Amino acid sequence: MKQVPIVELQKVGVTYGQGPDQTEALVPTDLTIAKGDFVALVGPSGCGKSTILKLVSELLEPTSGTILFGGRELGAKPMRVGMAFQSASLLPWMSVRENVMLPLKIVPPFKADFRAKKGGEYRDRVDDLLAQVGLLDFADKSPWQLSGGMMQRANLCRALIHDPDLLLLDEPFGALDQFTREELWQTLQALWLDRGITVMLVTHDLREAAYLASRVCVMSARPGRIIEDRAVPFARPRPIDITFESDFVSLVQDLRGQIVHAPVGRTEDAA
Ligand SMILES: Nc1ncnc2c1ncn2[C@@H]1O[C@H](COP(=O)(O)OP(=O)(O)OP(=O)(O)O)[C@@H](O)[C@H]1O
Repeated sequence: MKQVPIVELQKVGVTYGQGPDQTEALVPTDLTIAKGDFVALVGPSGCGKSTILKLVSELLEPTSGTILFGGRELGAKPMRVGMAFQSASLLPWMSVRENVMLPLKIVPPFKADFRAKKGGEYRDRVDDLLAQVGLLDFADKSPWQLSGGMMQRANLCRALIHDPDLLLLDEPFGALDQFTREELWQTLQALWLDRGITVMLVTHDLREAAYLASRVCVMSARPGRIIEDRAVPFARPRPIDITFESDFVSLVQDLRGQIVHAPVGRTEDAA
C-alpha cells in the first residue's frame, strides 16, 4: 500500500504584502515529504527556503495552491512539529533538563498528564535523550554554562522530546565552527537513524546538505521554486571522511553550480 506523505505542497505560491509593496516569494511549487525522509532545502539567499518551513509549520498560509498534511487539508489531528534555529534560544533561568522538558509541559497530548509524570517518566525520557547526545552530565547546568555546540545539542533535544511528526531545522549549525558543526552532523544523523524522524533542513552549507540529507531540493532564485529534487545515494551511517571522497565532492560541486546559475522561479523569466 502506498504511504500517504506527511506533507505535500501542491502548486503552492506565496506573495507577501499588498499592492506596490508586495513581494512574490514562491511561484507555484510542488514538494512531497514522506515519513522518514531527510530533505535539505538549498538555494540562493532570499529564494524562499524559510517561507517553505513557515508553510509546513502552519505559521503561514499559502497565497495559492494546497498543502496536505497526512493526505488532508488542515486535518482534524494537527501535525506535531519540532523546530530548531541558528540561535538556540534556551531559557536562561531554567536548567538544561528543564529547557528540554518544556514542550512536554505545553504540547498535547503530553501536557495533560505532565503533572502526574513529571517526577518520573518524563524526567527519564529527557535524560535518555540528553544521554544520547552526550549531555547528561550537564542536565542540571544553566544554558550559559554550555559551549555553543552543547547549546545546539540541547536545542535539538528540545525540538525532539515530544516525538514530532516533522522536525524543521533552519540553519541550526550556522554559527558553529567547522569541527563542532561536523560533530553535530554526526549527532543528528545518529538521532535520525535511531528514531526514524522526518526532517526538513534549510542550510546554506552544501556539504551539510549532502552529508545529512537523503534528498536535496535545489531552489531557483526569487521568486523561488524547486528546480531539482536530488536523491543522495551514500549509504548510512555516513562517516565524516565521506566528505573527502570524489563522489561526495562532485555532488557538492554540482549543487553549487546549480545554485550559482539558478534561474529566477518564473519559467517565462527563465526561458
Ligand atoms: N514577512 C515578510 N514580509 C515581506 N517579505 C518577506 C517576509 N518574509 C520573507 N519575505 C521576503 O520573501 C523572500 C523569501 O524570504 P525567505 O526568508 O523565505 O528566503 P530564504 O531563502 O530563507 O532566505 P535566506 O537564505 O537569505 O535566509 C525574500 O525576498 C524576503 O525578503
